[in-house]
Amino acid sequence: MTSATPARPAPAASPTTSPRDGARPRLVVGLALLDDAAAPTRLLAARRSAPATLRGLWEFPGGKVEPGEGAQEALLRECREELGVAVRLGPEVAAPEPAGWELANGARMRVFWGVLAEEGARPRALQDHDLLAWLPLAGPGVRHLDWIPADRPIVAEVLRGAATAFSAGR
Ligand SMILES: Nc1nc2c([nH]c(=O)n2[C@H]2C[C@H](O)[C@@H](COP(=O)(O)OP(=O)(O)OP(=O)(O)O)O2)c(=O)[nH]1
Repeated sequence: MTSATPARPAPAASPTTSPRDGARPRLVVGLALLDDAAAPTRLLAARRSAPATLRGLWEFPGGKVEPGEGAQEALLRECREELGVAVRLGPEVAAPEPAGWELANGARMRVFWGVLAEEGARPRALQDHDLLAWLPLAGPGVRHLDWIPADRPIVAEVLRGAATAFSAGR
């Protein structure tokens, strides 16, 4: 006697291609923006203004990758939308897994180093943030910010790797 084969569930969509339904994890991209590629001294941090659950917490500028978008493409778009600047992206901040850093909601975030593409450009808090801060990499300032909790290990890696961010592997 043959038993009926249970229908297999459809494979889960990849985080980069799942629909924008809010239910599935999406890939998030973040920017570790340094003041200088060769000799960085400061990092840009952004304070969330929304949603209410994240308001007041600090993060890396960025956001969700749209379906069909590449990670770097999405990050450059987010930089234009949120900060009003063009960014030159560098390598990816070393993450524990290729999929990126785990966030609280099961999403993953890939973080890239970057510097401003145009000399004299000034990032502005245009969307999602009410405050931007260029913080010294040396000293306790960056660590003492009230970061989104999932960002803490990323912050540690950014502080560890900033000095060689654009030169490592060359
Ligand atoms: N941008 C950013 N998001 C982060 C960080 N850490 C962290 O847990 N997240 C979370 C917060 C959000 O749940 C999610 C990113 O969503 P978002 O609201 O920034 O995305 P978005 O700009 O595309 O906004 P929306 O179109 O969905 O409104 O990832 C971080 O350092 N930067």
